Amino acid sequence: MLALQTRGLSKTFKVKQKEAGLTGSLKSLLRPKWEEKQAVDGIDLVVQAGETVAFLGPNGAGKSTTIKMLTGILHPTSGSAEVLGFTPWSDRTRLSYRIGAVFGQKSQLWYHLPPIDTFDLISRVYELKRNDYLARRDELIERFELGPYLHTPVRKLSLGERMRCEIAVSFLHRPELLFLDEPTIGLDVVVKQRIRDLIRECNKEEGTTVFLTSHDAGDVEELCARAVVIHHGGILLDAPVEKLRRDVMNRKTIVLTLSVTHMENTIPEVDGASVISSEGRRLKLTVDLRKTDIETVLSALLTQVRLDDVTIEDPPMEEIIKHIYGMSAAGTGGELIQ
Ligand SMILES: Nc1ncnc2c1ncn2[C@@H]1O[C@H](COP(=O)(O)OP(=O)(O)OP(=O)(O)O)[C@@H](O)[C@H]1O
Repeated sequence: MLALQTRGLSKTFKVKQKEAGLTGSLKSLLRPKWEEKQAVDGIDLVVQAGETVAFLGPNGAGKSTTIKMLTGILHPTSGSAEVLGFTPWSDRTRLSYRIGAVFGQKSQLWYHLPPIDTFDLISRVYELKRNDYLARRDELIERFELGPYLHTPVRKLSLGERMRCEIAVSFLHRPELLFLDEPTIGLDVVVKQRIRDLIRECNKEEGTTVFLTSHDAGDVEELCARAVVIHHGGILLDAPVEKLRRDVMNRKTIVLTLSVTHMENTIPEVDGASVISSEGRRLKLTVDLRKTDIETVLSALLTQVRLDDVTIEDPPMEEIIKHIYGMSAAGTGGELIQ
């Protein structure tokens, strides 16, 4: 079954150009100059029900504009889209009963009220039957472990606690398709992991289709089976995440803080890992995951150095996309780009 399908979906914005200063403002008022900005350029996409899709691209690639069209907030300039059988911009209200949306940078929780009140209000917005609502709410409270802060005003919650509430609330009306825009932005590693586990669980148990944008490679690797990369408004790559992991996301960075008791000037040597910087006690290594794995590298390191701290980082999404873009420009990405 189809969750969504687009054909030649495009959006052009008309942007008023204004020269600097007062004269520029007057000129723009009397004789405005308009420039066209192609934000989305002919996207053809098919997503099946139950899929987990990462919709990726550098800043300004057109991700949010596409999501706004798919949720019915914006009309396209040309092309068509069908989401759960509806044309989003003409059937926005009916569609809203069947989809959910979480924006990491915007909240749907009432800021001065406790989350429990938002659950109540949202249940009325979606016209849920009282008994069904209460059973679903309690199930989500348990699954997302919201008990300790259900009655605390949202403004007093930490970012991680708030995001758990945001995502739980978005599942209240059992959406078939969930749009997640940067759901883990600004969260620490532990909370990020918990949020990913919960979304994955909902996808597995309830079959919710997930359409996610994120600049965090960890979100993509752990949550999604398929990656669609856009650039300059058009699709650059559509491939399984597994393939992306093998061909592009095949490096991680290990940052070590060596213990003060560590002997100076000893740089550890480990197969498959190489030191990329060394500043005082801080050492950065890049690990080639095609040759080894993180556990093996850490074990080997611990036989050579004493550590105060270790962090493991994914390469920035911008770097991964640049790599894909480079492969496509050089014509070496044929295998990868389907
Ligand atoms: N309302 C608007 N008016 C004019 N231009 C716009 C508008 N909304 C977006 N744009 C432009 O369209 C392009 C795509 O923007 P969009 O927000 O979709 O990108 P994005 O991929 O979501 O980026 P980011 O990762 O930074 O959020 C950008 O160049 C942006 O400046």
